[in-house]
Amino acid sequence: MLTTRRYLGNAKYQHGSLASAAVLLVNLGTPQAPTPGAVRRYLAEFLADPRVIELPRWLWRLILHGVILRFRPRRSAHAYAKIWTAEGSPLLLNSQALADALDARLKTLRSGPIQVRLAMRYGQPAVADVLIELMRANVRRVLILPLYPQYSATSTGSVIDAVAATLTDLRWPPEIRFINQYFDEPAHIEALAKSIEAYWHEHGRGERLLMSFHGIPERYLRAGDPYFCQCQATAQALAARLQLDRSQYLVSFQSRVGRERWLHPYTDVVLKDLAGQGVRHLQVVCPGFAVDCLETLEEIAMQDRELFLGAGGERYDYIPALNATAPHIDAMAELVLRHTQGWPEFDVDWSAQDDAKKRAQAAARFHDVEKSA
Ligand SMILES: C=CC1=C(C)c2cc3[nH]c(cc4nc(cc5[nH]c(cc1n2)c(C)c5CCC(=O)O)C(CCC(=O)O)=C4C)c(C)c3C=C
Ligand SMILES: [Fe+2]
Ligand SMILES: [Fe+2]
Repeated sequence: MLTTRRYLGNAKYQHGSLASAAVLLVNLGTPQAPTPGAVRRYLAEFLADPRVIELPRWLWRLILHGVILRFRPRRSAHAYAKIWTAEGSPLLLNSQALADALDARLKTLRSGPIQVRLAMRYGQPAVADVLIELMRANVRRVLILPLYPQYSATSTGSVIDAVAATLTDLRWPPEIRFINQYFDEPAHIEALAKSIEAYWHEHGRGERLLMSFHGIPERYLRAGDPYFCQCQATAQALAARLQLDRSQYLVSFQSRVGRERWLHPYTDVVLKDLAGQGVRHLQVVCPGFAVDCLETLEEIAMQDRELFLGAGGERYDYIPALNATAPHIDAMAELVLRHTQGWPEFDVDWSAQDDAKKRAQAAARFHDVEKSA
């Protein structure tokens, strides 16, 4: 039987009606609740993504359903329960706070019809749902900003897939731009440096600064994934900005899953080695995580603290992610303005800038963006 494909459209859109633009922040996603059932549903979607696990499908289906989804949900739910808040998952709450703060900031800089929204690659709010809602609200231009400073096919690449899959269902897809990575963006490095300096100012400096990034299988690096190199570039730029020499900081990779070799060195191994070498006071920062989540709050700030202290260390500090802090919003706003050049909604509307201070700020920002472009 022949069927006609039905594309989703917005029949209410009239030529001449006010179109608008949006920035869509996309993060990984998180379970609905810290329970084995909810974690199982989340992991089943996440780990079925062929971008995340590059194995023959039949083999992976066997491992996923035969082993991982039987045991991991209970263990992960236990970890999630330790960091869950009354309002929900830290990843979701921190990402939403970031989106709201960026929305407010962009509205003071630009008076066009723009909005910042949040979507999750796995779970809710789903990328497809948010994009369709935006299309129905006459949004004709969307800048996609995955909350991953370093590109990996497993993270950013998968966000691109989800957006592309949605576009194939739309009658009149909006204009789309992607920010593939911002690992070396000066404003981003500045935000990280300011956050570490503020921490030092308040709590003092440790003997070493460990920069821990989420890992991926080493096989993906050999196949051409730029993630490892971008992590190293972020670490070098940050160390240079903080005037750290090579003996004062280390780079490592956390959160490995399964038996395959992942990017080296492993964070948990490095921590124990440092304690064994006599390092007493260690500070850890996770420059690959835009906001705090399970991997920073539970793995780094709880499990790895126990490891370091258990191996002879005396003081262990986790320096929080940038979250919705002002320097992070500054960096994100600058990134957005640079990537939306030529989109009229993001132009400066001088007539709407009523007070002089606002006008001067907008001009300064516009100038910075022009210089860095
Ligand atoms: C098994 C393969 C995985 C790859 C490859 C991977 C890459 C990757 N992940 C992030 C960011 C996050 N991962 C988070 C949790 C998480 N990651 C994996 C597995 C892989 N990640 C699992 C199974 C989980 C769930 C928790 C668990 O069971 O251990 C999170 C936190 C989510 C939350 O709810 O807080 C983030 C963020 C990146 C950036 C990345 C590639 C570079
Ligand atoms: Fe992960
Ligand atoms: Fe983990």
